[in-house]
Amino acid sequence: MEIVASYLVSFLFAIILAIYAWRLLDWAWFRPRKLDKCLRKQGLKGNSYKLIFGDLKELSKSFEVAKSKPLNVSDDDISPKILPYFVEAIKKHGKNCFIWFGPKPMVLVWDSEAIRDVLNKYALYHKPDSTPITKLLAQGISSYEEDKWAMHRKILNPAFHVEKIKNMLSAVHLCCTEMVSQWEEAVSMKGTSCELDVWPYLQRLTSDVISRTAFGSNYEEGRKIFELQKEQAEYVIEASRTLYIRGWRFLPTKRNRRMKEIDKDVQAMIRGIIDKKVKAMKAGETNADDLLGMLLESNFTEIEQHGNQDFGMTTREVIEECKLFYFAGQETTSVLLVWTMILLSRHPDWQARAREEVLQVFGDDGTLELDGLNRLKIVTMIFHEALRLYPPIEALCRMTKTKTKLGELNLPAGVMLSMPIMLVHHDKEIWGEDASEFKPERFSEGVSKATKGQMTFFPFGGGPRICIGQNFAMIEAKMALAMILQRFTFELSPSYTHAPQPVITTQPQYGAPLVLHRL
Ligand code: HEM
Repeated sequence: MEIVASYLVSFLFAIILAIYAWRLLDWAWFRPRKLDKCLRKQGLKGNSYKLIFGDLKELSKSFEVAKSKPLNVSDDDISPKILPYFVEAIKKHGKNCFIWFGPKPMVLVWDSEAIRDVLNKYALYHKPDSTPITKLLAQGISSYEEDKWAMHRKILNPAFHVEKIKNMLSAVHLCCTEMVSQWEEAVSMKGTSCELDVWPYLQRLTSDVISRTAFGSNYEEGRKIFELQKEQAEYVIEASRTLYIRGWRFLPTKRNRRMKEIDKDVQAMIRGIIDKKVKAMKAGETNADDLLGMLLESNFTEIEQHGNQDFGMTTREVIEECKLFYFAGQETTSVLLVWTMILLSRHPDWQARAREEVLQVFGDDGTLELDGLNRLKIVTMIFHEALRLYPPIEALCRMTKTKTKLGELNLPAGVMLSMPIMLVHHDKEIWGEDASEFKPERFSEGVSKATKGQMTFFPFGGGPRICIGQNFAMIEAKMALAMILQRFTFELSPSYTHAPQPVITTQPQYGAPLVLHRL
């Protein structure tokens, strides 16, 4: 009897082992081979599949090479530095190509109609699954799909309405005042000019803006939370360069442990702020005038209207949304500001035109109200051109869930699609021979005239999942730039090295040392 039982256990064990071995083999070899055949049959080209790694080793090498070579200061053709492997793949295989992201193929999508289609049909094209490590960083709306995404978007939308953002202007103004005062102090210590690396200041500014606007009076705690999240982000960047196997990116154990510790601390801190806020709101002691308050208010309304808790967010979900505000809104906006300042340093004529406009609308001091910010036409053109040449997010990614028809292509499930914002924004066939030159006049009659209604300019994404914070970001950036222009002229320092690099967003590798002159 015992012998039979032991045979049975061994037999079951062998079957389980065989199933896992088959799954592994299918994931690492058979499935990629099938996808490869299917894509090639439709005219797409790419390198032959290499077991498990695909093109990842070459990809990582090309990033290292690109990182080691700064550009000429006047070179705005930055795609080879930001998406080096994509640029090489296009040179080798043409625009209709794919890249092996490990065992998954990633097809480049260039055509304006196809990009619109992918971004609009959000139920067909999902975001690729987050890895457990990026999940620790932040989940929230940007990682949800279908009904859950729709429910969260409905609850979040009111908090980002322009009228609500108007209430946050004084908080943004306060943060900008702090920053320009520090610059004024630095200049006055040296006389009338000084050299300053503005990059860390702009990062601090956008971090403070999010802390203040998200957490209102609890912003000091918010700042601590975001500092911890910044540390986490550094580990995630490290992990993103390693191989991803079935749900895991590999990080040294010590780092993994630290990520989990931070996650626990951050959750406890946000939970504390939420509890305080809910108590104060219930007691009528505070208005819902910060992002968290508005989000909680909108959540209560939704639950009350349906009389059902399932139509609202849980506290855990609210925590995730708060974490996401920081990741989605901080670095993206500081990157927009830093490249705009670098471009204006190199183009003093546009800097002068922008200043003239700011002084005309606001004078050299005074309150910067929303109406005035909305009237800044030259400044808006400059920001659009900076977003075109230096999009903070270089590419969007989606994945087919089932067999899907995209234009002429029949795509099987499990194919990744990359919409390379940076490459489309620099495409000569779309923008002309001067595509990589700074010419804000392209946007003199607005975005839809500049793009002829095509999906060729999409720094904030598009379709129903378009960036929820785009108005917030543009208002913040306009306020900051207007206050800088009111007080200083600026130029590149001789020590500036032009080296845009992709670190989740497009960042200046060696900072942005500028020479500031007090006006
Ligand atoms: C210049 C600044 C910004 C840029 C260039 C930018 C860019 C983007 C892009 C390209 C997407 C779409 C991602 C995709 O479809 O895969 C996105 C989504 C998102 N952004 Fe922004 N963003 C900026 C500022 C902000 C700010 C300030 C916030 C919030 C405070 C924010 C919150 C979000 C959220 C929550 C999503 C996800 C929306 C959804 O999935 O429904 N962003 N952003």
